[in-house]
Order: sequence, then C-alpha cells, then structure tokens
Amino acid sequence: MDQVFKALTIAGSDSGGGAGIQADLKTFQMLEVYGMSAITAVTAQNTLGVHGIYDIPIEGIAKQIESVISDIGVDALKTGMLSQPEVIELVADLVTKHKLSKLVVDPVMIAKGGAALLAEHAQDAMRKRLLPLAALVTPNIPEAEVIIGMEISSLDTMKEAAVRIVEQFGSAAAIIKGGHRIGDPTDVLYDGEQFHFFTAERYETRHTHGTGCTFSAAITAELAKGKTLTESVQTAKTFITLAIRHELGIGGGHGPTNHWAYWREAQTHSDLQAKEQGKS
Ligand SMILES: Nc1ncnc2c1ncn2[C@@H]1O[C@H](COP(=O)(O)OP(=O)(O)O)[C@@H](O)[C@H]1O
Ligand SMILES: Cc1ncc(COP(=O)(O)O)c(N)n1
Repeated sequence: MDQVFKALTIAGSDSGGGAGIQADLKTFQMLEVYGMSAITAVTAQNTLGVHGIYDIPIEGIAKQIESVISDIGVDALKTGMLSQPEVIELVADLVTKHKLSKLVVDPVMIAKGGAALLAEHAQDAMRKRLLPLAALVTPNIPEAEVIIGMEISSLDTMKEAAVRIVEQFGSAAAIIKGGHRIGDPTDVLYDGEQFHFFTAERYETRHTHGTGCTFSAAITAELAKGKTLTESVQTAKTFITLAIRHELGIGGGHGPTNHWAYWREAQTHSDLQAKEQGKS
C-alpha cells in the first residue's frame, strides 16, 4: 500500500454539492488524498443561491476537529466558511495547539449569489488570529480589498495586496485570485520573497460556483503530499481550469464545476502513454 496522505477541511456544507465541504472532499479524492471534514455551518443551497444557514454549535466543531487530529492525523488543512468570530478563535487555538503548519486559509466572506458567509464583525478575528498562522491565504479580489482596505484594479495592485497580507498580517504567503477581473484570469502569488504568476484561458460561463473552494482544496491536497507551494498552486490552477472548462451544466443558476475533469485528463494521458510504450 502506498503512503496515504490526509487533508482536513474546516468549512460550511453546501447541500448543492458545488462549494464548501462537498467541493473540498471531491477535490481531495480526485487528487488521491484522504479527505476529512469539520462542518462549521450547514447551508441550504443550490445553484440559485443560499436559502438558509444553520451554524453548528462551537463544541460540535471542536469535537470534529479534535476527533480527526487525535486518531487519524492531518498532513495539511484548509478553512472555508467560518461564519462567526468564535469559530475563527477556535480554529486558531487548535492549529496552534497541534502545531499544524500546512494551513491554507480561504477567507470566504460572501457567496457568489450575495449571501454573507462570514459575519462582518468576524473580519478582525480573521486578520488578527488566523492570517498569522497561514502557510497560504487565497482571497479573491473583493476579499483582499476587505482584508487590507485598498482598491484592487490592476496587476500591480494585486501584487501590492499580496505583499501587504504577508507583511502586515504575518501569513507565510498570499495568492490573489484574478477570477473577478476582465480578461484571462491571472493569479498572483507572493511567497515572502518573490512573485509567481499563474495564468489560464478565461471561459465565459456562469458555472463558477465553488471555484475558490475547489482551488484552495487542490492546493491543500498537494501540500499534504509534500509538494512545494508553487508546485501545489500550479496543479491547483490546472485542476480548476479543467473543472471550469468541462462544466457540467447543472441547475438553473450558477452551476458547479466539474471535479472529475482533471482526473479524466490524467487518465487519458496515461492511456496514451501506455499505448505509445506498447508500440515501441
Ligand atoms: N471564467 C473563468 N475561466 C477560467 N478560470 C477562472 C474563471 N473564473 C475564475 N477562474 C479561476 O478560478 C480560481 C478561483 O478564482 P475566483 O473565481 O477569483 O475565486 P472565488 O471563487 O473565491 O471568487 C482562480 O484560479 C481563477 O483564476
Ligand atoms: C458552504 C459554502 N462555502 C463557500 C461558498 C463560496 O463559494 P462561491 O463563492 O463560489 O459561492 C459557498 N457558496 N458555500
């Protein structure tokens, strides 16, 4: 048996299956990493929007995280929807207590449909308690604007935002995602020393529900395997680009991405390679 790598997601449940815990677990699975979850809130959600939010009591969240860490172990973890400041405090305490260094923070604030997934009074706890512990923070442009209080309208301001998150809040690295800009989506990573740019073709589609969750989950899975930060982000960029390109066309609104597209592509390549080798 090959070594089993394990990743934990601490996030909200999306009944529609496209974002949150469901997107994270599907992504871990497709990258051959054993996925575990601690649910912070249950959302009643579909491609048309968020229809209800039911927070899980804090003791319940603590028990889920402690149960997983104490028995199974965690090689890397990510956070998504944290809903309330107490949840952020809890996650920060447990990450510190258990010395979990491979923490990816996706600072989820508002769903694409407009529903608030993080209370406004929790933003400060996010900045002060969680960002300093992060190996990587993955805001989209509106989230980065809220975190540092500046307008982001160009590649240069994306670079500035990434540097400010690292220097002001103590995260080891930050990637500002370019999905919300016009043109090809370039994501800007600052690792504390240098910038790295990840660009792909933009697909004109309304099926981008859960893109941020899927992207950060893919990075977490690769970090769990021991890949470097830039290797992990590169794999995640390919994963999300294929997931958007091969959309499923599900639901009447903003549909989910295709979590098996990357795996399918990898299978096709290995089939082709096997055929090539068979020939020689
Ligand atoms: N229409 C698109 N075509 C190709 N890639 C996209 C598209 N929209 C977003 N992406 C990519 O998906 C990832 C998630 O980005 P983004 O949509 O900005 O995050 P979020 O879901 O948090 O708002 C990034 O790598 C971004 O560049
Ligand atoms: C439980 C949960 N977590 C995260 C998101 C953000 O995803 P998106 O920004 O694509 O709506 C969401 N809609 N629901």
